Amino acid sequence: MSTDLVVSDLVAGYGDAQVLHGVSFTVREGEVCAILGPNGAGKTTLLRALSGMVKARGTITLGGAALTGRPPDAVARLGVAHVPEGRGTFMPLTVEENLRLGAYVRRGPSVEEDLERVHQYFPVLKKRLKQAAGSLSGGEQQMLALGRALMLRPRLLLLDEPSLGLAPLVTRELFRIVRTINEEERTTVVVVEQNAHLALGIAQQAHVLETGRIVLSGTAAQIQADEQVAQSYLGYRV
Ligand SMILES: Nc1ncnc2c1ncn2[C@@H]1O[C@H](COP(=O)(O)OP(=O)(O)OP(=O)(O)O)[C@@H](O)[C@H]1O
Repeated sequence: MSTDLVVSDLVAGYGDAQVLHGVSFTVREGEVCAILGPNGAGKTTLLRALSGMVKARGTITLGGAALTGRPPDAVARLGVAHVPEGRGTFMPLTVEENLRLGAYVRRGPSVEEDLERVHQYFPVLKKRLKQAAGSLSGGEQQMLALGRALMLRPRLLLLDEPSLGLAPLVTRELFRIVRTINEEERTTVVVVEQNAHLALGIAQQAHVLETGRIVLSGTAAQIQADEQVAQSYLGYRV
């Protein structure tokens, strides 16, 4: 069955404050979709709504299964892994404990296999299995957060600002690994990222969100060539 993500007329916010005002888009199975936009546009809220962390109206379906209205653990069980801004790793726990936690919603004999798979993507984590997550470098922590998400065997991976606070070299390596994961596992990816160059470099399509509405959509190449986007998010004129 197709695992297309279909988001339709999504409305979400916090208490009385509505942040998303009817967001609609589709991501085809196995594609990478970049969400760009200024601070406060609602990008993080969009990812939270997709993973059930923020209540939303409208409809979200993944491979035909409705995600809307389900709590985060039920959404995770349907194959959605969310790597939040700030990574969400458990600092006092070891790298291995963090990784095993990633598989908590789908216990089974394959956990050891999945650990091996994560080690292949992130050899540095294998060397640090018994180390507390809090003692890792920022880049290693982001790798751990991604590795933990992979332990879920996600069909849909939601990444919120993976480059935040990381050196350019580390960020490029992370994006290279995300692209490899996407290609090898056919995992659909929605990535929110301030570094539009990097995000558009791995995405097939992109949307620009402003004050809770999509104001521009297109292929990554179209968005990259848009003068307004170039000035606002890419730092140059087309
Ligand atoms: N937990 C919360 N409670 C109340 N309001 C919130 C909460 N989180 C975010 N907001 C508000 O929702 C709006 C959108 O925030 P959001 O974090 O989704 O934007 P963003 O596009 O991800 O911004 P940034 O790029 O700065 O991370 C902002 O006005 C923000 O203040």
